[in-house]
Amino acid sequence: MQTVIHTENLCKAFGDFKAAYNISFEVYKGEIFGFLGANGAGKTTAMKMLCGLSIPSSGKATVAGFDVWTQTEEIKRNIGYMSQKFSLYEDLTVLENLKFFGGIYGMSRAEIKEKSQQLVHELGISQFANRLVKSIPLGWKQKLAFSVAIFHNPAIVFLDEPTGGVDPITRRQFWDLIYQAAARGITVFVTTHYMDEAEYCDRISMMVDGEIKALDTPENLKKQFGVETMDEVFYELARKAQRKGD
Ligand SMILES: Nc1ncnc2c1ncn2[C@@H]1O[C@H](COP(=O)(O)OP(=O)(O)OP(=O)(O)O)[C@@H](O)[C@H]1O
Repeated sequence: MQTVIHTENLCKAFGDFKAAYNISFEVYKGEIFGFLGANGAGKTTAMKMLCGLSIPSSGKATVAGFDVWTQTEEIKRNIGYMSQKFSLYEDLTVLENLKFFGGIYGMSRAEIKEKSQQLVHELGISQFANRLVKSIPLGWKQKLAFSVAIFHNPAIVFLDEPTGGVDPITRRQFWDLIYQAAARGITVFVTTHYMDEAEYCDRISMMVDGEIKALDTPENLKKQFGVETMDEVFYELARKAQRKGD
């Protein structure tokens, strides 16, 4: 198995406060890796370091083979990112968004044109191609945002609570896209508060008060905690948390 994310005792402190502490794990090529934790556990802090957006306080990590201390620009070029808050431009059409993000990722005009047509066709959203993003349904927006995040075929895509606010069926459809990307060899690193989504991941890490307290497949975690569902695993760990979310 090829390692695409490697972290070793990665820490981030704000003054005396250790927001993320001794984070150590490996994520493999094509894996769907769930990054779970209660509000305030430190997920965003850890993810920002892995995306090259924040320099660690101590420890080591490489992402797509690049060092989080010294090669943050290379990391940014080799990853995709999607969050609930920052994704598409609402006042641009679907095709204009693809053109814009394709350009940012350094794709050629011809490549953007070809891949845009292919994408709207594959997603079955040809009817939305020239509509402003703000006018299309949320579930489609999320699927489009994900497709934009992997438009440049990155090694890894980071998804920060990508499916907030949509129903379980739309979430399930979104996950079909995630599976397709993983099958193409794109590694998916995803945070979520939905435990049905946790079940879809290959492995899950659970963060409590800045530390990773459990890491395994959903099946093994349920066995380890002697429970039936990921909800119960999450509850068992999160109820011991000292920190309260913001
Ligand atoms: N720039 C900062 N300065 C000081 N404290 C911070 C800073 N950023 C985050 N923190 C603190 O670090 C802790 C972890 O925050 P973080 O946002 O990483 O949690 P999270 O697990 O992503 O939570 P959520 O699910 O609510 O997004 C919180 O207590 C937060 O207040």
